[in-house]
This record gives sequence, structure tokens and C-alpha cells, in this order.
Amino acid sequence: MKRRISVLTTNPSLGILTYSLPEGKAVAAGQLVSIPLGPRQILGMLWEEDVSNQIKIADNRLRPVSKIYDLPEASHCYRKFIQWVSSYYMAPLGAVLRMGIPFLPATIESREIKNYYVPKREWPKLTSLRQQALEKLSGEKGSVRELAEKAEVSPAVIRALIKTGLITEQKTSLEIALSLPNPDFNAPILSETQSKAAEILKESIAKKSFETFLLDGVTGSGKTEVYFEAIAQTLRDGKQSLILLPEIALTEPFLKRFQARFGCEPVVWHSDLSQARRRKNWQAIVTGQAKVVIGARSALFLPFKAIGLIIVDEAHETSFKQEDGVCYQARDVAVMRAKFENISVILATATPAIESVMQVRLGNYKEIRLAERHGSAGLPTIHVINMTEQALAKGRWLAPPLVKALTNAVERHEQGLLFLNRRGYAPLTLCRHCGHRIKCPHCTAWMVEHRQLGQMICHHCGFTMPVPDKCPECQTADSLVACGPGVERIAEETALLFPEARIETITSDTLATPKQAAEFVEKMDQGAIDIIIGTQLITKGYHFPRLTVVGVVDADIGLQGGDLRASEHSFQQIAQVAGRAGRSALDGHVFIQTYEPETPVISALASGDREAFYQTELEIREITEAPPFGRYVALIISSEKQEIAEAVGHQLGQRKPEGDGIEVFGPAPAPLLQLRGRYRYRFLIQAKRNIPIQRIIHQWLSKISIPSSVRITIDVDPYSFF
Ligand SMILES: Nc1ncnc2c1ncn2[C@@H]1O[C@H](COP(=O)(O)OP(=O)(O)OP(=O)(O)O)[C@@H](O)[C@H]1O
Ligand SMILES: [Zn+2]
Repeated sequence: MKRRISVLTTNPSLGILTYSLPEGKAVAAGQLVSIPLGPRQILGMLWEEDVSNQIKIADNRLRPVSKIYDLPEASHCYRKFIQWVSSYYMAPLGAVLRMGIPFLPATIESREIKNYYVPKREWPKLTSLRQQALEKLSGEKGSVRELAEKAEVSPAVIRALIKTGLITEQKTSLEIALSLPNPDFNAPILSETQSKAAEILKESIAKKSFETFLLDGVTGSGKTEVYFEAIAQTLRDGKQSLILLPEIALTEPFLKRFQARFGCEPVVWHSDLSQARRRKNWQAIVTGQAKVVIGARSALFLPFKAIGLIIVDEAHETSFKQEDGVCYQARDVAVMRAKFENISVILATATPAIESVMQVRLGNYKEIRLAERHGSAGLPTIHVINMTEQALAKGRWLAPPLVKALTNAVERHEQGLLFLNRRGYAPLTLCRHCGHRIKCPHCTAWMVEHRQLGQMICHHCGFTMPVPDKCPECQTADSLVACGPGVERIAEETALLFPEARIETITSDTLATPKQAAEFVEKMDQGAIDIIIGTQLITKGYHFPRLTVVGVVDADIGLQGGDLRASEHSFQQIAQVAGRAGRSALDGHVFIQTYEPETPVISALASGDREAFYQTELEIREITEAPPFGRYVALIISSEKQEIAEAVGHQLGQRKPEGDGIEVFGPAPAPLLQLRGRYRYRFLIQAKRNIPIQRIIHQWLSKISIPSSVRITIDVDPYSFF
């Protein structure tokens, strides 16, 4: 009988398959292999070494593994971890593995990537598409696909140009000479509290066992400096560290800061890297050359050679929640990875998630507090502006006390920040003649005017159309009016109030890449910006010493959705943006504009009594058996045909699981009934934490046959409810 092994493929619909092994080859579980499937080669990981007694396939039908990659095998802990993620989040095993191994690795023989280079020079006359491509690409390099994307032509055009020799091939080696971060390169002198905190972390790392820390320090207290000490210790031990950041725009400033402390840049992992860069970095992580990795949440799934520490920075951030594909919460996954690897994990934040606070109370996480800002900086003064008492002119959104503070700041050559979490000019456009509201044809959502682009954009599906000059419904000309403010409208008002000021709008439209973020930080540091108008993108991580005035344009926005975490998120967001003010020698002032100054969120911010706010939140959650006390799972049934989605919802509704400690709500049409052209119906399952909810849902779903046009999304511990 042949030697048999099971291989977990990175193809979600295939899962685990059985293959035979070439005689005499030594293999270990966790090794990467490629296997033949029909005419194709598929990537996978040896899952179990010898499965000869379990599998019924006849020897002659068994195909051999075609290649075993010469890379360190992933550990037993790693495979256990992938398994856990798959079963907890109810996602196919292969889909989870694919996040860690997103491409065929280079083999020993071909540790090179084909890149192409377009020389800078005058080009001969060619067909216009080719001409256009060469002009756009002058001086660029990349893979065929990357060049095609940059030039906005098809890959065939690029291939044709390669054939003519106008674009030349360049082999890039995968071996990178990485500089090693030096733990003692430029260590700061820590304050007493900071060094106590750092000592606790270092001791934990020395113990080499699983421990979760909540590094809870006010904004500007030096959390980063403290966890850098933990990284230094991990470096001394020869192990790898992973730092997760909530936003890739934050990586660039972070790289600089890291370099100043450790003498060289860490290795980066996120979606904005070129193919060649991604492959190199992946290789360095898997072989253990990369000692410190900073990345987006997907970095958690990489098969590190020797991981010794995980840090989640701004751990309360909702962007750690992945909402499509495998739905997971990276903060929780980080803790689980650390548990499987038996290492320490640090959650750093100034405004912890309720879930984390609860884990501290239960004794599962250790809390480390940094109560004061570093050096001479004090916390900013909070001013609440009761908007019901402010008589603002029509189309004006900034109240006089805020305007006055900004005026003073600009005069003193300090900087101001106006925060409004709404992209575009206005969230709603309506016809003042017939009342028609401009809506997305594919979503249950308003089209948002982006005046600078001259476009209306749907923020859910990206559908775009020109701003109409008459009402699409009643055809009346010049009857459309913008309702409510977005950042662009606030920028317009600010420009009127401060004609001399240099104003910059920062949103995901203007600050999409790490490079743009770096340019922005540079401008701020040089004092080339007086006032920033920004969305949540600007609330976290940045340290601008001359920024002294922060205005929260509409503090009530976050509470409108009214979901489970609305108050918590609103509190976190405002506290974070407030934390950008007065971070060095200059005093900071924060102005919060609200129509409801009495709500718990605003009063907690005004009084600085965070504990009381958390206490009340926890009590509400406990009474309602909401997370973290109970558990939620959302089930979303969607189809392009409304009747079909509704019918499947109805069928499932009739077979709802029942029993003690579990309650199923729905099916109900989702608040966002139509999204990207699909109609959606929702269930919300609420269960006690000891209920094996995943198993129950599996059984429930297996009771009915689901048409192929219907998609069922399972979201365990959901954050969005629309
Ligand atoms: N011991 C120290 N010596 C010198 N500079 C320090 C020290 N501690 C903190 N700083 C400086 O103070 C500023 C704030 O520190 P840091 O960014 O680490 O705070 P943080 O708690 O991570 O802030 P936030 O939560 O707002 O992002 C930084 O410029 C940092 O370099
Ligand atoms: Zn849409």
C-alpha cells in the first residue's frame, strides 16, 4: 500500500484531499506542497502525515504529491490555530489557510520573480494604446498585471510590448538582505510608570507562556514606547514579533518611528504592497528572517517560523473586524493565536473595548495602566457646546466658541482639527419641488454628493453618477438641495471663515495609501497645514505637537444607528480624536458640538469619568444578555431575487433552533434591504456563552437545501446589524 497523506488545499471549496507520497521522501506535517488536480497544480499544506488506515481510495486512483516546498514546516500550533478559526467562525478550513498562504511560494530553483522594466525615454510612434501604455509607464517596473493596471490597458498590450522588446525583463531575487532591528539602537529613557509597565511585559516574555495584557494608557502616555521594550526583549530572544495596526495608512509614519528606535524598518504585510514585495516579505516571515512584522489583520494567519509576541495597537478599533469572506475579529484571533503559540499578546489602547474590560474583570487579561501623558503634556480641556443654544445661520455648522478657538490657534501658528465622520459634501440630496431623494439603484441607501469630483457616489457599493442638474423624478431644473454636512461642506465653511488658512481634507478618498499618509504627516510637521477636516481616519495614532484645537462637529452622529455598540464606539471615537490635541508643550482644547449634552457618552467625556461610563455599559449589556455576556451570531441570506431570499429565510425560520439559552430572531428584511444588487434577510441568534452555537447552526442549515443563487453569510460575534 502506498504512503498516504491528507493535504489541506488553499481552495475553500476543496478542503482536505488525500494523496500519496513518493517512496523514501521524508516529510512532516505542516510542509507546503503542490498537488495535481485535473490539469492544474494546487497549493496545500500537509495536514496529517499518515492517514493510511482511514482512507478508502484505492492505490491506483491515488495521485502523488507533485512538489514539496523547501520551506520550514508550519508548527502543530499553527495547524491547531487554523482549525480553531475555521470552526469558531464557521468558515471553510481552506479559506482560513489561504489568508496565510495567499500564493504559490517560489521554489528553490526559482527564487526569482519576473518583473518588467519600462525605460525612461522618447518612444517611437506606435498604436495609440501601446503609446499610451509606454508613456504612462515610463520608469516603472512590476509584474505584467501590475503594469497593465498602472497603464489602464489589458495585460495583452503589455505582453505585446514585452515581445517587441520595448519593455524589458528584470529578474528580482527573492533573497533579501534584511537588516536586523537592534534592540538597543536608541532606547528612550522611560518614566517610572513606563518602565514598570515595560518590566512587567519583559518578565512575561521571559516566562515564554501565554498571557494577555491590556495596555491601557491615556492618549500620548507612551504606550508605543512601552511595547517597543517588549519587542526589544523578543528580539534579544531571537523570536519574531507581530504588530497589528488598524489602518494601512498608519504604517508609513509608524515605519519611521520604528526605525528611529530600532535602527531599521520592520517588514510590512498588507494589501497595498506590490506582488514582488509581498512575495519577498512572505518568504522572510516564513523563514524567520523577518524579526518584526507590522501588518493589517490578515498578518495573523501567516505561518511565522518563530513567533514570540503579538501586539494589537489601537485594539478597540472596529476596523479589526473583518466583514467579508471569513468574518472574524482580529483582536480575538490575536489572543487565540497567542494562546496556541503559548506566547504573550498585548492589546494597546486608550479606550478599551467593553469586551476587553470584561476580560480584565474576569482575571483573564492583565491590565497595565498609564494614567498620564508623557512629559509636560497634560490632557486637553474638554468644552461641550450645547447646539440647542447656538443660533447658527442656515448652512453653517461651526458654533462661535469653536470658531473663536480656531481663530486664536491659527493666529498663534498652531493647528486645528475638525472631525466629522462623513465623507463627501452632503449625505442626502433631495428635490425641493417634489421631495424626491436621490437613491442608489443597487442599495437601500442615499447617493452621497462628492462636489469636488462632481459625482454622486454610493458609499455601500461604489456606484457613481454625475450630479444631475434637474430632478430625475419631476424634471424641475435647479431644484436639488444638499441636506446636512459632510467633510467637504465643512471645508467650504472653514474656507469662508478662514480665507487665509491652509486647509486639508483627510478622508479615505484623499488618504488611501501609506505614501499619501506620509506626505500628509510631512506637511503637518512642516507647519504647511493650518486646519484639517477629517473623518475617523484622522482620529487615531497621529502625533502632531502643534495641534491644539480639536472640534467634534457632530458628536451625536454615532448614536443614530443605535446598535449594540453605538455608545461605546461613539465614546471611543470622540475620546481618540480629543487625544490628538495638546500632545506636547502646548495646551489642548477640545470642543464637542452636541444637541444632547446630557447623554452618558457626552457627560463621560466632559467629566473624564470613563469608569462610570464603562460600568453603565456593562450593566446594560448584562441585563440584556448581550455580548460580552451572551453571544450573538448573525445569519444573512441574500439573493439577487427578492422572492428567493425571502423564501429561504422563511424556510429556515420554520426550522429555527429552540431550547434553553438560545433564541433566534428573524427572519427580518435587513435594514439595508438591498446591498450591491442583492436582497438581504437577517436572523440574529442570541445564545448563552456555554451553548455550542456553531454546531447548532450547522445542523440547522443542513436541514434545508439552499439554491445556488442564494448566499448565506455567517457572522459570529457580529459588529454590524444592517
Ligand atoms: N519615555 C519617553 N521618552 C521620550 N519620548 C517619549 C517617551 N514616552 C513617550 N514619548 C513621546 O511622547 C509621544 C506620545 O507617545 P506614544 O505615541 O508612545 O503614546 P501613545 O500612548 O501610543 O499615544 P496614542 O494612544 O495617542 O497613540 C511620542 O512622540 C513619544 O515619542
Ligand atoms: Zn449602492
